[in-house]
Amino acid sequence: MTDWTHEAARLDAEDPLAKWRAEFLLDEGVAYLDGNSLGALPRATPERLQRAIRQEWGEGLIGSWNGAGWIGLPQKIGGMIAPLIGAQAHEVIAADSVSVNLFKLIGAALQMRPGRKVVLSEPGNFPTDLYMIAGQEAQGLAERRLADRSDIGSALDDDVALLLLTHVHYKTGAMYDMAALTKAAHATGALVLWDLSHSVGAVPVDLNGVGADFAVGCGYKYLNGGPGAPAFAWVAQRHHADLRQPLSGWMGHAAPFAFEDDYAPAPGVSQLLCGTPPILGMRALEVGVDLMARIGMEPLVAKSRALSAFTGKVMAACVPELACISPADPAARGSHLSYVHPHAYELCQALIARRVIGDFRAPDALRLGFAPAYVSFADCWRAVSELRAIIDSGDWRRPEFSTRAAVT
Ligand SMILES: Cc1ncc(COP(=O)(O)O)c(C=O)c1O
Ligand SMILES: Nc1c(O)cccc1C(=O)C[C@H](N)C(=O)O
Repeated sequence: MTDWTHEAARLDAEDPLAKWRAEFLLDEGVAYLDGNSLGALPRATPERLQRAIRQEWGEGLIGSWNGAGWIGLPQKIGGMIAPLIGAQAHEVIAADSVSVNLFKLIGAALQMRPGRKVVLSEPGNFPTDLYMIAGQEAQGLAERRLADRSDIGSALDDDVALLLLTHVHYKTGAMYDMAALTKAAHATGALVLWDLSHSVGAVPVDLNGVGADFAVGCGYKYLNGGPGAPAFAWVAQRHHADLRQPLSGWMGHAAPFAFEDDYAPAPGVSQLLCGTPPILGMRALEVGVDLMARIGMEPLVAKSRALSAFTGKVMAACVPELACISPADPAARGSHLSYVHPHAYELCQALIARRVIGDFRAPDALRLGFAPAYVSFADCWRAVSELRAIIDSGDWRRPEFSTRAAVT
């Protein structure tokens, strides 16, 4: 029988990213496999926030908009995210939430394709993506069309203004072929908006390489920006001149401090700002993005694939009653694996009680995420061995494990 403890230790000893775990404040007793939902806390963040609060806010007061560079943080952090997604620095801005950025870019795309109203997506996409299309539909601006993953190509026709897809599926981890779908959409005259929430910081993304139009992504998952961190939005340079987004707030004005009555959009992605940026959230995001940029996408992707391949193999060998719904090929999936089981919720709670943190996605999926900057092979083996013990002991049947929490 394979000695998985030994094998995990061997892989950890050879792991070139192992040293980066010390850059996070993670309790050694916790195996944190939920960084795809909320990334871990970078060691440098508390001190950076202290400085932002005490010096920049407390001492610098309003002067810090200029003096500490607060006003330029959305563009600065956008520029730091750019190399992680194959973008140019001036094409990315950190702002608002993914949901709000989706609304802005769906609106922008519809205005660029007059005469077309259909926004095409897939059933089972992350709900906010579908709800944001519905929000435009309720105003009579869009028509929502859903097609299964394998039928996207045939659902593209000349009524489609925008194809909106999540690159890595939040539940299954399945990853779209971004280049092929972007090409297929463009062939029918549609624009493409990619939701990179489960991609950025974990899988290779080359937005300009594939010629995509728009993208949004999350700051609090693999970018480790903290709960409710600002998200980001990307617009290909070639669309900057025609960009008109519907949330025309004063911070996206060409001259916000001219206080004019009439709206005039700022050039480029600066127009995507709406209200005042949340500076403390920006400062925390800056630390998280800086860490990812220093590690570099290539080693992050390699480690992510190695972790999920190892876990997939060990789970299949040791806990065969859990059925994996993620693609078998590491290159065809993101950085998490999902397993279905009729008692997935209880299994997940029992795991958390043993300080192995994954999550549950209704109705029956146990999701294990592998944030490559800080997850170890030992963490992965621990998740599998604890699951085996939980099932063998019947521990998951304890009544407290079936009580549903508000947030899962
Ligand atoms: C694919 C995807 N899109 C969007 C969101 C929501 O982003 P936000 O909470 O920033 O609106 C999430 C997760 O929360 C997600 O997984
Ligand atoms: N944003 C979240 C939150 O505020 C609470 C709980 C979970 C989340 C999430 O990020 C969910 C996540 N997008 C997912 O893939 O399931």
